[in-house]
Amino acid sequence: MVANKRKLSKAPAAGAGQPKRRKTQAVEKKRPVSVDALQWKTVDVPEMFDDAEGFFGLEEIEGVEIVREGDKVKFMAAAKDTKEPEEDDFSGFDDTPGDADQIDVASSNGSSKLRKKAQKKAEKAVPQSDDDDDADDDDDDGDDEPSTLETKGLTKGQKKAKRMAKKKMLEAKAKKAAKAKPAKPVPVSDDDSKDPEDAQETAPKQEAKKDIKKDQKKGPKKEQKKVTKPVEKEASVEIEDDEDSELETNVFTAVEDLPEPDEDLDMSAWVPLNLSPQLLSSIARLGFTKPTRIQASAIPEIMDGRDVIGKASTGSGKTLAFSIPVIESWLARMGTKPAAADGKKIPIALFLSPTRELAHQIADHIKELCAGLPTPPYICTVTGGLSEQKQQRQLARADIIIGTPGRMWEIMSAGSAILDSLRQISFLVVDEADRLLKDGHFKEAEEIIKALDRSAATEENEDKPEDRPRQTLVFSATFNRGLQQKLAGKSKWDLKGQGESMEYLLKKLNFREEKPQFIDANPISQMAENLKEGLITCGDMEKDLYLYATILLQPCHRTLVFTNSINSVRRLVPLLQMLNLPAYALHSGMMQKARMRSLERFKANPVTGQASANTTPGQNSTNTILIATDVAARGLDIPNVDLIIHYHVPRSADDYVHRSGRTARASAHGTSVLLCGPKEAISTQRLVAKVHAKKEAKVGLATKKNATGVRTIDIDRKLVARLRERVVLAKAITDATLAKEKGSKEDDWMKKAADELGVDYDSDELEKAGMWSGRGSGRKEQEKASRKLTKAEVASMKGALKEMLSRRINTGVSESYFGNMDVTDLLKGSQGDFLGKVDGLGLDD
Ligand SMILES: Nc1ncnc2c1ncn2[C@@H]1O[C@H](COP(=O)(O)OP(=O)(O)OP(=O)(O)O)[C@@H](O)[C@H]1O
Repeated sequence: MVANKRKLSKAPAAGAGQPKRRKTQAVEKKRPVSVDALQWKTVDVPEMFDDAEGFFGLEEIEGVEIVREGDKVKFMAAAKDTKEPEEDDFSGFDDTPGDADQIDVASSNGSSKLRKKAQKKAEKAVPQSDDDDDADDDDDDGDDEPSTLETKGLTKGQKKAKRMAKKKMLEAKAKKAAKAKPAKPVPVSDDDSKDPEDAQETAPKQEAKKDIKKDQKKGPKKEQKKVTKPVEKEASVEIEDDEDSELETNVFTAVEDLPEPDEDLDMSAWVPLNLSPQLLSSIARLGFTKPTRIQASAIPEIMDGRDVIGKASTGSGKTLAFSIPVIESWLARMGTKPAAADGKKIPIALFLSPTRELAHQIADHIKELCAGLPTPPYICTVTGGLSEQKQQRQLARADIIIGTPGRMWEIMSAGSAILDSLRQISFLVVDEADRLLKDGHFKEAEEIIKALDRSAATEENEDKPEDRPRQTLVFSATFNRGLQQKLAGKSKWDLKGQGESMEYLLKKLNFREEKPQFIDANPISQMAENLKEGLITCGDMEKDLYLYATILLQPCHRTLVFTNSINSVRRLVPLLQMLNLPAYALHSGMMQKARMRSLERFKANPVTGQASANTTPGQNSTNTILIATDVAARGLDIPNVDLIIHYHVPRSADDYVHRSGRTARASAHGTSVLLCGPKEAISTQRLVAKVHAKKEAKVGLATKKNATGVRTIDIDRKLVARLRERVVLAKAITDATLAKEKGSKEDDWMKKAADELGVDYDSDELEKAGMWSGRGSGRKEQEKASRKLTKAEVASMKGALKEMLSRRINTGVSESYFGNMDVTDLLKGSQGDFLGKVDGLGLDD
């Protein structure tokens, strides 16, 4: 009994802070009880299960018998094994069982053994971060279930209604459980070559069915106090009331709860933009005293009704550049055009984003901006991985829609009534346009645009562009150079044979004007102003070692590591965790809930588990590491990321710009380091030179020596060599763990193949016979050797590593590790000491 959709709430300490329970008599006779009256105990879930499809948590229960009567199932427990809430006891609401419970019911005899076994196995198999997950599991597992805290604001009647709804829902589920078959797991890409990013947008229905954390996670205080619904979407009939309250979560912090804007702030730089006093005061609350360059140039054009293509470097405030005019327009139309003739609400804008995380981030950013407005707009995010039905309900009320093309098109193409309203939007915003209009996203984006342009009257002919009510806004930090010239009017559009090139795709956007306004806020450099770039050369097989060394040599930072494959993420996370570093994973093969959890943990302070968005750069309270594919390269605005490591060289110059752009945002400083194998050296220099070419041509720096703009980091190889032993050992342990996991899967596959070939299955024999040899057979050999390590051998290796990590490494402070880059900062206050803290970077202290 392992898989469970329950909320990963920490089991409350007995007695302390718990609601009163009715005294139960110590009667041994068992009687039927409801699922949520049982004394479930939460057990910690190892990090590796973040990727496990359908696996949301572990809970155990003892002493319960499951009795099946026809298609009904009863849980029999002694009174001492139950908790029966009094009127005011709502602790049961934390424990809404999910689909997996149904599987359990159908297959389990009620024993806790299997759960425990699975947990033990998982704990053994995977290195666990010392950063104990408990702290944030309480709230952070993403289930949509309210914590007991959330029920505090309810009236007695509301509480009762909620309990009734829940009871009904559980009864319905238990009934269903008797017939239930185990749910098919969502397929996870094992592709080692490339993260398909959000190509799975339209994919797994099961995934979409799993409701997760509130859209407005980061949302305002008032919202957090709001009542939310239990998670089960399948039980929508039973929990109608709760759905309503869920929809109300799009609530903004009330003006009276917000900090007063600092009256001494000089906001005069915003005056030329002619913004409304309400919005100006909201901007003041955010502390933004002047518009960024792209904001100063784009906002007036958009407010003038122009179609705009905006280009500006990463982290330069493009989100507000396109959002402020949308909100201004929304404020202006408030009260004048609230609904269509049939009474339906018309959204003012549709924003398209290439990734789910970015869509949610844009929504959060706009919510922050609108928090002080007396009546803020209703913002709805429409992305894969979250409940589609919930999004459909929210869409009907939306003023602003922010979506990924896959899910958006899925809903629109289902003949939803939303189509009519969408045809009347005033703004279509395409963020990260060059990404979104390429790489498999365009098909859906094109369909969306076509559907928006189709005449509502005829359903066939397209409206004339000039008759359309909508402005189109397209933004990115990178548009290819030829296109930029064309946009700037230096060259003609020639669409013959363009296929899927950007210009062709931009044309497809059907701008209202023949020539949209092209604004390039950073014509000379694509890179952020305060970004330092470095390159470390190392052997192809030494990247793990150099990754570890680079992270250690830049301590006390939030580090984002980019790889080109999902499998590399899957390998590097446990490796770094084995070395006591708090590493988390982000790639598109993960469940959306796990993606969000990784991001939250990355943003949180590993010591306290608290979000640390307000720490100032350089502050020693953040030490988290995110290992990600390019799904994290675009748009993400995470505070205090000050080191980017390209474990794999990016595939394109634009990817390099965007990955590196996750640091040095707004006016912050940051460093980007490429790890580069000998064979990659020339192509990497070329790739980076491409990014800097314009700037260097402009300032006359294009000498052979410094043409790339990237400094080669003179890392101390002797110091790196001292780290080798621990990395080799950690790698051996991780490889053994991963090989064992993979082994069983592969054996299955081989058995099947042998079956099809009509031969007896014996992997050794087959391999000897050369049936499985060929490309990758060396790696297979290695995997096989790793797999053969016994548990005792792995345990002894772990012990040796622990001992190794507890030993200090002499750093030799007189040596320079990072050339001239950050060596002063590096050694400040920690002369020779920092590597002594390698056993957890102080996290264990
Ligand atoms: N006028 C301003 N003054 C100071 N900070 C600002 C201003 N406008 C936006 N910011 C902040 O700058 C940061 C970067 O903004 P944003 O995410 O919009 O960048 P971007 O240009 O879209 O970057 P990317 O190209 O990476 O998507 C955000 O944290 C935002 O709050």
